[in-house]
Amino acid sequence: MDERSLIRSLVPVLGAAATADDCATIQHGGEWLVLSTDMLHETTDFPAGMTDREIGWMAAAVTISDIAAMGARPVALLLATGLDRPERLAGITAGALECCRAYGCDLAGGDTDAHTELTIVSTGLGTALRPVRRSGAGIGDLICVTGYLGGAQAALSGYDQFWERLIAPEPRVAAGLALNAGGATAMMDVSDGLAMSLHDMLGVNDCGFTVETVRLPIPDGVPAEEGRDFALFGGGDFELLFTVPPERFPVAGVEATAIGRVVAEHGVWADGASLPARGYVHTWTK
Ligand SMILES: Nc1ncnc2c1ncn2[C@@H]1O[C@H](COP(=O)(O)OP(=O)(O)O)[C@@H](O)[C@H]1O
Ligand SMILES: Cc1ncc(C[n+]2csc(CCOP(=O)(O)OP(=O)(O)O)c2C)c(N)n1
Ligand SMILES: [Mg+2]
Ligand SMILES: [Mg+2]
Ligand SMILES: [Mg+2]
Repeated sequence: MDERSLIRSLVPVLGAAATADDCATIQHGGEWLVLSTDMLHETTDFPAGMTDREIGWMAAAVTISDIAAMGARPVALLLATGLDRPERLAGITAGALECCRAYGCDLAGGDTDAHTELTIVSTGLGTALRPVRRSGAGIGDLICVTGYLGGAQAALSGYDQFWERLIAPEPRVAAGLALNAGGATAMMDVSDGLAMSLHDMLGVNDCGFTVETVRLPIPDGVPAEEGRDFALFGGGDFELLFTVPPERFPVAGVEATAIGRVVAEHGVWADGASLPARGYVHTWTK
C-alpha cells in the first residue's frame, strides 16, 4: 500500500475537493483562506546530522511551500511537536520562527507532547484573492518549473555541495504570488518529485503533460543523465510546477524554465515515452 492509493480511497468519503490541491481552500468574505498540514518524522524526513534549529526550519518551510503553491500569502503557522527529549523544543522553535519570519508568517501556536520518535506537524494558514489550483491547465500552455530540480536527491546521493538544499528548503512564496498575478493556470509544489507531481496534476485535469528532459534545470556539477533522473524522480525540492499560456511567459520577477507543453491527450510523457508515476512516496509493507 502506498500514500497515493490510500489518499484516493478518501475521495468517496470526503469528496474530490479535499484531496485536489496542496492546500484546502475556504471562501471567507471577499478572499480565500488556504490551509495545509504536514507531518514529519525524524527517521523519514530529517537526515542524520541536522541540528534541531534546521529541523524546525524544515518543518515550517514544507507547509509554507504548500501555501506558496496556491499563489497565497502565508499568515500563520501552528507547530505540534512530539518530543523524544524535552531539551529539543527550544532549537526546533527557534528554527521554525526564523523560517516564519523570513516569509512574513506568524508562529501563532502549537502543541507539545512526549513521543518515542521526534514527530512534528506543522499547520499553516494563508490568504489569496483567488488561489491557483492544480486543476486549470489549458491545452497549449507551457509547463514550467521555478529554480532547478534534483538538488535534494543529489545531496542524498552523496553530492555534499547540495546539503543545504536538502535540509533548508526555501519555499517560493514571492514566485507563487507573482505567478498568481501573472496568469499561471495550474500550480503545485514538487515536494515528491517532478514525475509524481505531473501525475498528481494529471489526476485533476482532463488534458495531458509532455516534457523534454533536455530542458530540465538540473543541479550544477552532476552528470546530465544522473541529474535528469534526480530531477524527475527525486523528492525534497520545494520548487513550483506551473502551467501558463505561452504569451504570458516569462512572468516578471520569476526565475523559471519552460520544460514542456500541455496537450489534449490524457497522460504524462517525457521525450515521447510514458513517464512513470515514480517519486518520493510513503509506503506500508503490510
Ligand atoms: N488523511 C487525510 N485526510 C484528508 N485529506 C488528506 C489526508 N491526507 C492527505 N490529504 C489531502 O490529499 C492531498 C494530497 O496530499 P499530499 O500529497 O500530502 O499534499 P502535499 O504533498 O501538497 O502536502 C492534499 O489535498 C491533502 O490535504
Ligand atoms: C531521509 C530524507 N529523505 C528525503 C528527504 C527530502 N524530503 C523532504 S520532504 C520530502 C518529500 C515530501 O514529504 P511528504 O511527507 O510527502 O510531504 P508533502 O509532499 O506531503 O508535503 C522529501 C523527499 C529528507 N528530508 N529526508
Ligand atoms: Mg504540496
Ligand atoms: Mg505538503
Ligand atoms: Mg504528503
